[in-house]
Amino acid sequence: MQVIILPDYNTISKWTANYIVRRIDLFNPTADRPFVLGLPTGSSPLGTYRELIKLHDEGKVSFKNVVTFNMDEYMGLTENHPESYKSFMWNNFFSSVDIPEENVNILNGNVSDAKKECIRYEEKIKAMGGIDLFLGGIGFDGHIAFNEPGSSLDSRTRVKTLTYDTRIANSRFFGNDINAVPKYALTVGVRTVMDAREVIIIVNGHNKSRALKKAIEDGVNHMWTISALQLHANGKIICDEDATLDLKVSTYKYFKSIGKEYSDPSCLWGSHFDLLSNV
Ligand SMILES: N[C@@H]1[C@@H](O)[C@H](O)[C@@H](COP(=O)(O)O)O[C@@H]1O
Repeated sequence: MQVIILPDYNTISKWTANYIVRRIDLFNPTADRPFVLGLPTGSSPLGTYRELIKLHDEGKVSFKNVVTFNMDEYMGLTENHPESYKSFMWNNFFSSVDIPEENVNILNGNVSDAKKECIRYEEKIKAMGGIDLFLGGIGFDGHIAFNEPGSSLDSRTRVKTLTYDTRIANSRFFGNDINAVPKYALTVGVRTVMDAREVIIIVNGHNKSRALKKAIEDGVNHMWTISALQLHANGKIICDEDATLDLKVSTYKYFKSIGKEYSDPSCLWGSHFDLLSNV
């Protein structure tokens, strides 16, 4: 796993957006051979979406031949509820870029047969040839997508019950009313994320520092589902200084020194990029 420690959230956002653009550029996607991108919601990727929109407006990237799969969706919210993940994605990203609507895949949290919907999603990912790059964030308890503590590290898309902690954390989007936060969600599994050819996880802020420690310094453990990234052949954590607060000084210094060359987003357009791909 690579851990790239950047000064702040803004740099994370610029870095990650440039990285995704560079990947799409190198892939050279066509309508018959699209780039398949896995995407998250939450506050962590918001800056990256803003930067991607900027790069799109500057003509540096097109999403015409990009197919996306979102990580998760609440159950029971209407599609156009302002806090559905479908609304989040269209409001914060898709509406501002040239992605065709039919290239966007988001789980439907309002189907009568949720199990069938989850199977459909997994099959569609498979039919697209798998995910080239899965971008993600994590919860305070180290969950990826909605793979709450105790989720099987071999899990696939399914219904999950949200923990009290997650509902409290997400109640900030629901007028701080925990009762307004859905109790269930459809989510890709840990295995679904780990099957992607590349995984990039954004970790920012001191309130994620314990989760970052568990992800990097402790062993692979289902109570911190992000730790499964240790088993991925091409996984990266892009974090800011604040998120490193709980790391051992030796861990911090190690990753800081080894990742020094990659800390400036301009490195993504130089010869360092190939090295950056070697984990
Ligand atoms: N299902 C989402 C996750 O995909 C996200 O990573 C997490 C953290 O969100 P934030 O980035 O707002 O801290 O929130 C939710 O639980």
